[in-house]
Amino acid sequence: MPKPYVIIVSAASIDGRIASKTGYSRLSCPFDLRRLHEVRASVDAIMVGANTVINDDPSLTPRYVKAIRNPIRVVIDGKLRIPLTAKVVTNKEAPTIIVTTEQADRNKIAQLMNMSVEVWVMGKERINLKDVLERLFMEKNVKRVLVEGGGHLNWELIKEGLVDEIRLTISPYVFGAGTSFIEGEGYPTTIEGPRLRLKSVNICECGQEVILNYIVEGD
Ligand SMILES: NC(=O)c1ccc[n+]([C@@H]2O[C@H](COP(=O)([O-])OP(=O)(O)OC[C@H]3O[C@@H](n4cnc5c(N)ncnc54)[C@H](O)[C@@H]3O)[C@@H](O)[C@H]2O)c1
Ligand SMILES: Nc1nc(=O)c(N)c(NC[C@H](O)[C@H](O)[C@H](O)COP(=O)(O)O)[nH]1
Repeated sequence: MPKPYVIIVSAASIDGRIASKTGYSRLSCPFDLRRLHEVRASVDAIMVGANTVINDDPSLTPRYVKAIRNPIRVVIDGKLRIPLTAKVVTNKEAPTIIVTTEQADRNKIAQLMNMSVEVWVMGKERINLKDVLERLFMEKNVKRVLVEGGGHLNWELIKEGLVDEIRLTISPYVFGAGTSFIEGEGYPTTIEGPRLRLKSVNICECGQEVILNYIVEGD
C-alpha cells in the first residue's frame, strides 16, 4: 500500500530537548520559523501529537509565507484529550482530522463533528500510524506529510519505519531535562535504530543555529 513521504521538522536545544521540563518550547529563531512555514506550505498535511496541541496550542498554518492552500491538520490523540477550544478545532483556515481510538468520549466526538472537525476512530487503544498514513494517501490524496512532533509521536513513527526525512535545528540553548526530540522506549545500541544519511548541514541566517538534514535509509 502506498504511503506519503514523511518529514519530521523540529528544533532542539544542544542537549536534544524539544521542550524544557516545564514545557517551554520556543527554540527556533524567526528565520528558522520561516523555514518551518515554507515546509508547511509544501506539504499536503501536518501531523502533531496530542501533547503538542495541549501544550503549544498551534494553529499549524503556513502564515509566514505565501501559500496556495493550507495543508490538512492531523492530530494523533488516542484518548481524545485535546480541548474543544484548541486552535486546530476553532480556527477554520484549514481542515482538521483528529485520529483517536475507542477510548474516546463519544459526546466529545459528536461535539467535534458539530464543529466541522473530522474524527477518525482507528483502533481499540493505540493508533496504527501506518494505517493513518495510508488512509491519508488513499482518501485525502496526501502525498507529503510534515510531522511537527512532539517527541512521543516522533518515536512512534521512527519505530514503525514510517519516516523518510528529518530536519533538525540545533538551537543555542541547554535545558538539561525535558522532552527529547525522540521520546520512547528507545534502542539498546546503534544497530537497532534506523540508518540515517546526512544530506546537508547549514548554518541559519541568525548565525547561531545549525540545521541538520538527514535521509532515513531504513533499518
Ligand atoms: N521544539 C520543537 O520543535 C517542538 C515541536 C513539537 C513539540 N514540541 C514540544 O514537545 C512537547 C510534546 O511532546 P510529547 O512527546 O510530550 O507529546 P506528543 O506531542 O508527541 O503527543 C504524545 C501523545 O500523542 C498521542 N499519541 C501519539 N502516538 C499515538 C498512538 N500511536 N496511538 C494513540 N495515541 C498516540 C498520545 O496521546 C500521546 O500521549 C510539548 O511540550 C511541545 O511544546 C516541541
Ligand atoms: N520547528 C519548531 N521550532 C520551534 O521552536 C517549535 N516550538 C516548534 N514547535 C512545533 C509545534 O507544532 C509548535 O506548536 C508550532 O511551531 C507553533 O505553531 P503555530 O505557529 O502556532 O502554528 N517547531
